[in-house]
Amino acid sequence: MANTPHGGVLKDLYLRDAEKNESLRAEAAALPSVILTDRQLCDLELILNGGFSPLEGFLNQKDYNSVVENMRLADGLLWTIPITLDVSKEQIEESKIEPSKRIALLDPRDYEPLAILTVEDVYKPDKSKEAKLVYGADDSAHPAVSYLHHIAKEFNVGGSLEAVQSPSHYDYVSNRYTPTELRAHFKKLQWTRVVAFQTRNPMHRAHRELTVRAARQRKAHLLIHPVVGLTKPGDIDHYTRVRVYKALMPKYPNGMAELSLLPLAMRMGGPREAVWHALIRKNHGVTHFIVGRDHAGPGKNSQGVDFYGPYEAQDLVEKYKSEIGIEIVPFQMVTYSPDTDEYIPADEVPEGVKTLNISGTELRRRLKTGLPIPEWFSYPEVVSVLRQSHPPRNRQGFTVFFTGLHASGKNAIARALQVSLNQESTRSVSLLASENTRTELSSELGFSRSDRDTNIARQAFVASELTRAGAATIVAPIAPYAEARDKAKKTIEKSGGFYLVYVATPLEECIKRDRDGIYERAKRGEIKEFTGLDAPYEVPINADLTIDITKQSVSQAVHEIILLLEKDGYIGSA
Ligand SMILES: Nc1ncnc2c1ncn2[C@@H]1O[C@H](COP(=O)(O)OS(=O)(=O)O)[C@@H](OP(=O)(O)O)[C@H]1O
Repeated sequence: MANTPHGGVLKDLYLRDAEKNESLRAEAAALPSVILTDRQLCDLELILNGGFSPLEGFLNQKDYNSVVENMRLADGLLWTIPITLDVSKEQIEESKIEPSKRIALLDPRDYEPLAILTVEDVYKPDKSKEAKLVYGADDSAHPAVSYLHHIAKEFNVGGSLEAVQSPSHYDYVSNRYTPTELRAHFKKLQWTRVVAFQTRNPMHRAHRELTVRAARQRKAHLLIHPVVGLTKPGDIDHYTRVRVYKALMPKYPNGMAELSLLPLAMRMGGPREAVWHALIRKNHGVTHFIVGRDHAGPGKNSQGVDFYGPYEAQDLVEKYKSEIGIEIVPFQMVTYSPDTDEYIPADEVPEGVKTLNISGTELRRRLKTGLPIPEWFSYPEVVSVLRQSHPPRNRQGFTVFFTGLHASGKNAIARALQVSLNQESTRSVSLLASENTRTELSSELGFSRSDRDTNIARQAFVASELTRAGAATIVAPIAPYAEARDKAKKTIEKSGGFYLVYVATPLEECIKRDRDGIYERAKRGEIKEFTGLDAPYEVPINADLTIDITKQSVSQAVHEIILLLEKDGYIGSA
């Protein structure tokens, strides 16, 4: 028998409201609406499907205060994290949000109505108090506190929900189970004791070992229940992680473990979050839950000290275990013993026995540089998934961004660089030359500062997309303004390498080299706002390389760029 839901009844609002679905849909289409944020969307999905039972809506003020102050809903039931629908003053006015009004809640991706909220109250939360009591400190180094102060709007709307439809998913659909579906699945498999493992990271051999140990000790089956909603900023994306989990699943004995994805928006709330995670798992029918050292920890505060002690989460869960109603299995750290080729609990390692480990930082270094990742640490199938998503530098994309006056020689160097890079077989090479960008991308733009800024921003956008896809991208605009170049750098750097190459040919030399006589025409006033004449060129102070074509040949310039790329590992084998 699957575990009893928190509060006794699984609040699957889809099932509850199925009969009136047609009328709810029709009503939702005519109601004022609120477009959900990504976090609210995750929260809504788990309210509607019963993952957050006993909640049937977003917290009203009474429940909110009670959860913040006492970790309980107003009726006394344990609930540790406030689930709120935050809105701005403008949204309140625009949608006329007030008690007893009905509001349609829309999916931010396609504006489909997902639920109807019957408003109970609108209140202004004390965000600093919430930060201190729920997350332990009013310190914006905590991601949930930063969210509260910088992203969450000023007011909360409390009220109950009626389900219109579930948010659509297009990724890993067959691995997503609602609590009702998971309970039915356990029934089909005849699983009665199930240990759930929560994770927001890739899983390796040690995780397989510790989960199997937990199952063995409790004579239970295993549910790998990773979070695919919102996790800690900087985490490995969920697409890669799910591919990792899928590669890992065949490593469990047949029939021992199942994978289900949880669309949860984590808060990184440590102890309170651990209790919340346990309640969510209970709602999914699970009987046992693994709680780790520093469970859902946000890392260090602004003073460089950990927000929570390593065992605070386990202690809080332990304190409320009878109310939580799920058996907590403390996460047993395991470590590899090379002499016996096995994983053993870290606290049971006999004195003098050598153990090995690879830290997260070391793993990232090995992925970045292409260094081997040993089989004792992870399965080749898992490593291959990680390598696909984290190719070494010599397979990552980069952009070489030239800047310089007209006829400075940048176009010739850019073309020669393109040819030189084409010799490498590892990447496709794209050149965005002015003659193409000015006709294809920016044909309606002139040469005012704002038009030039737009032109550079568009090229940066295209370069960034190409770089993300792994291409070697060369752009060669004049790009006379430092601010636009800096913005381009920021845009492109998110996707891969960025090199600013300043072709510093003096104006007189450019005029001499200008075969088409464009400078002459500009001097005669036939072309206005010409860079170097009656429009400025701001000399870069942050170029990665400066080239003076009066002193270097094109081929020497290209070689210098190649040397720079090689030094950073973008060219040549690692
Ligand atoms: N007013 C004015 N100022 C500068 N350049 C002008 C102007 N009008 C036309 N051209 C021709 O357009 C080419 C420069 O376009 P860019 O897209 O590189 O300019 S910018 O980066 O947006 O400033 C540049 O050619 P290349 O230097 O050969 O690319 C110029 O010949």
